[in-house]
Amino acid sequence: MEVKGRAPGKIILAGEHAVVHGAAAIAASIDLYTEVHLALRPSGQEDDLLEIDLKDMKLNLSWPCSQLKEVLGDCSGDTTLPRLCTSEKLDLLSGIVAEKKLPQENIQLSSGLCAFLFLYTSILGFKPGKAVVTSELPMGSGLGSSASFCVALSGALIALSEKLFLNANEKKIDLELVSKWAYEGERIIHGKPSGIDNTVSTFGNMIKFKKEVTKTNSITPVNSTTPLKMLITDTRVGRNTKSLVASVSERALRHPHAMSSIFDAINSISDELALLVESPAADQVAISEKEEKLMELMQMNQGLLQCIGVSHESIETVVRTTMKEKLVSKLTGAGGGGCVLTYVPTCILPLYGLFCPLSFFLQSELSAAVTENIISQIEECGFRCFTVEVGGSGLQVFSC
Ligand SMILES: Nc1ncnc2c1ncn2[C@@H]1O[C@H](COP(=O)(O)OP(=O)(O)OP(=O)(O)O)[C@@H](O)[C@H]1O
Ligand SMILES: C[C@@](O)(CCO)CC(=O)[O-]
Ligand SMILES: [Mg+2]
Repeated sequence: MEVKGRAPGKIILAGEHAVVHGAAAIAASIDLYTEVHLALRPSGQEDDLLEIDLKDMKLNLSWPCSQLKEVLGDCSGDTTLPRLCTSEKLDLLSGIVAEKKLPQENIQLSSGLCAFLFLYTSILGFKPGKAVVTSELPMGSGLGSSASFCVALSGALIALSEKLFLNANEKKIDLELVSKWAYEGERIIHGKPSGIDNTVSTFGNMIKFKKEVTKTNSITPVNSTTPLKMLITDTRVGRNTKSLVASVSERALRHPHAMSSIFDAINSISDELALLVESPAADQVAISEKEEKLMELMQMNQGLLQCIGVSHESIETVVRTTMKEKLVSKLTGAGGGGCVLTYVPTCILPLYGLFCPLSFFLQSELSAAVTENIISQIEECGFRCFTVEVGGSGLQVFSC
C-alpha cells in the first residue's frame, strides 16, 4: 500500500516568538508544499529496511528494522494518543542518526531525521518501508519547512496505519490527530514550539492561534475580506528556529518585566490585525485606510521583534530597501536571517500622496512597477524574491 501526504508551508503575519510565551499570533498557509510518499515493503522479504530518500538533498539513508528494534526497544502504543519523545529516546535516535556520519553541509538534517524515525516507529512500529521526500520550501528559512515535513509525514503515516484507502474504507483522516503527532515531531526539531506551525500547515487558511497551558490551544479562523499579496525575500542567511526560540527565552529570564510588556504589545498587534483583516472595506478609500493600518501593525511588530533580539542585518537591509519605496517589511518565522515579508498594497497611489479612486488599472500597473523595482533592488543585495498565494489548503492525503 502506498500513500502521499502533502502539506503547506506558512507565513506569520504577526506574533512569532511572543506566541511561545502565550501571546496571540496570526499565521496563514502558503502555496509551497512538502510531499512525503510512503510505501510499506511487502512482508516476508529479505530486506527489512526503513529507508528515507530526501530527493532535494540527494540523500538516501536506510536502517535495518531489526537494528532499530534492538536499539529503540518497544515503540508500540495507542496511535490515537500521540506520545512525547523522551530525552532518553531522543538520545537513542540521535545516536542512530549520528552513525550515518552526515556530510557537514547536511548536518542540520539530523533533527529532521530523528523526527522521522520517531514518528515512523511510533505510528507504524518496525514495519519495513520507504519514504520519499520533496519540498518546495527553502529549509530553515522561516516558512515552516519543519512543520510541513512533520505534517505531511504524520498524515501519510496515519493514513497507512488506519488503512484509510483500503477496501472502500470511507473514514476520513483525523486532522487533529495528525497535527498532534506533527507537534511531537516539531518538538524534536524546535525544542519548545508553540504549535502554531503544525496547526496552520494541517488546517490551512489563516488562523489566530494562542497557546494555552492548561486547556487546549485556542485556534480561531481569520476570514480575510481582501486578498493579501505578499512578496517574500529569502535572505539566504541560515538560522535555526530551536536556538532562536531558546535565545528569546533566555532574554525573557534576564528581563522578565520588559519582555512580558513586549509580548503583551505583540498580543495586541495580533488581535488588532485579525480584526482588521476581517473587516469589510467597501470602497477604495476604506481599502487604502485598511492597508495603511495593516502596514503600520507589521512595522510595529518588526520593531518589537528587533527589540527581542531576533532580527538580523540582512533582515534590516530588506526593511530599509522596501521603506525607500514606502513599503513595510517584517521578518516571518523565527528570524535571525531566513525570510522577510513585504506587504504589497493594492492601493499604492495614496502612499505617494496621490488619490485616484477610479483608476483601478493605474493602481495595479503602478503596484506591478513598484514591486518590480523593489525586487531588483533587493536582488542586487544577493537575496532571492518570490510571491506567494496566502491562505490555501492544508494537509491533503492521497492514495497512490
Ligand atoms: N524536507 C525536509 N526533510 C527533512 N528534514 C526537514 C525537511 N524540512 C525541514 N526539515 C528539518 O527541519 C529543520 C528546519 O527547521 P526550522 O524550524 O529550523 O526552520 P523552518 O521550519 O524552515 O522555519 P520556521 O520554524 O521559522 O518557520 C531542518 O534543519 C531539518 O532538520
Ligand atoms: C518562532 C516561532 O514563534 C514561529 C516559528 O515559525 C516558534 C513557534 O511558535 O513554535
Ligand atoms: Mg520550523
